[in-house]
Amino acid sequence: MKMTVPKFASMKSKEKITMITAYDYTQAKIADEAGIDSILVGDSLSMVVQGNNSTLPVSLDEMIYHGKIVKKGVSNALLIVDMPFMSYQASTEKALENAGRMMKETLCDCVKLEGGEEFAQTVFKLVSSGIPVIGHLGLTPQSINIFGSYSVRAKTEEQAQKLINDAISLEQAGAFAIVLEAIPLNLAKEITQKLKIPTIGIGAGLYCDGQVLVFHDMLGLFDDFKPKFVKRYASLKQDALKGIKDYIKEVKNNEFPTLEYSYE
Ligand SMILES: Nc1nc(=O)c2c([nH]1)NC[C@@H]1CN(c3ccc(C(=O)N[C@@H](CCC(=O)O)C(=O)O)cc3)CN21
Ligand SMILES: CC(C)C(=O)C(=O)O
Ligand SMILES: [Mg+2]
Repeated sequence: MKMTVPKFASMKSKEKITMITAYDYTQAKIADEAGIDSILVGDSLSMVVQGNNSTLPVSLDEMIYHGKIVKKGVSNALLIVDMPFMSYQASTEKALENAGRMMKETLCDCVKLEGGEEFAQTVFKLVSSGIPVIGHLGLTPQSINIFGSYSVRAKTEEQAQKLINDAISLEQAGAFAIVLEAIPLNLAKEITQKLKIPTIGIGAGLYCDGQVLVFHDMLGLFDDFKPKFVKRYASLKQDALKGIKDYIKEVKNNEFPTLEYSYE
């Protein structure tokens, strides 16, 4: 059954919501077949696919390209695409134009963007225009140059209060869910209790309405860094290394290909 935005939103306090990132057809197909509720084409692809050291370089055209190829692998999951850095910040009009392109060209179900109260007008405009929006608060990687590091956010009472206000603003503006990244678990709990829309945590503890992880992190493909919140459910890089090393050895030793793999 195809997941829709209203169905996703109504899962709050009934059933935990699952989300994973995917960046291409094959990854999306695996996640969808596994029964995931939602798939995010994250701008983290700047780091795990393109090899950049932040999410800033990825362009709108590149996000649209990945949105399109992921869409082909999705049958049931809700498909979310991240709006990349500078595709929605300049003005509400620019945001609408670019989110509109994202929806029309990828046929995704909704978009996600980073930021709080300052983006409430933008969220309102998108939602009124028929574009469902997920918010993203806490560690917002597109602001890395303001903060200087990927550390846990909102550790002071004042910062926590601002985050609560931001979450309420996004809900009032019409966002149907909010991703909470790298914040103390009790702050995430308070926000989750205060909001009627679901919270999706990543490094935000055990009291959120759902959970998201990066595909490459949770399957052990990407080991450039390992934040505390990442749990590894597989060791794909180790498996791939072993497979490729065995292949090299067999070709060098004339053990592959054998007749079995040859045409008459
Ligand atoms: N592969 C990947 N996974 C991600 O989760 C992810 C990306 N890329 N790119 C965009 C952002 C960047 N993210 C990050 C990156 C590093 C930490 C990290 O090292 N955190 C420290 C925090 C220490 C502290 O403040 O106490 C940690 O050790 O967990 C966290 C989130 C999350 N996002
Ligand atoms: C980590 C998730 C929430 C994200 O925004 C991304 O993958 O870009
Ligand atoms: Mg992102």
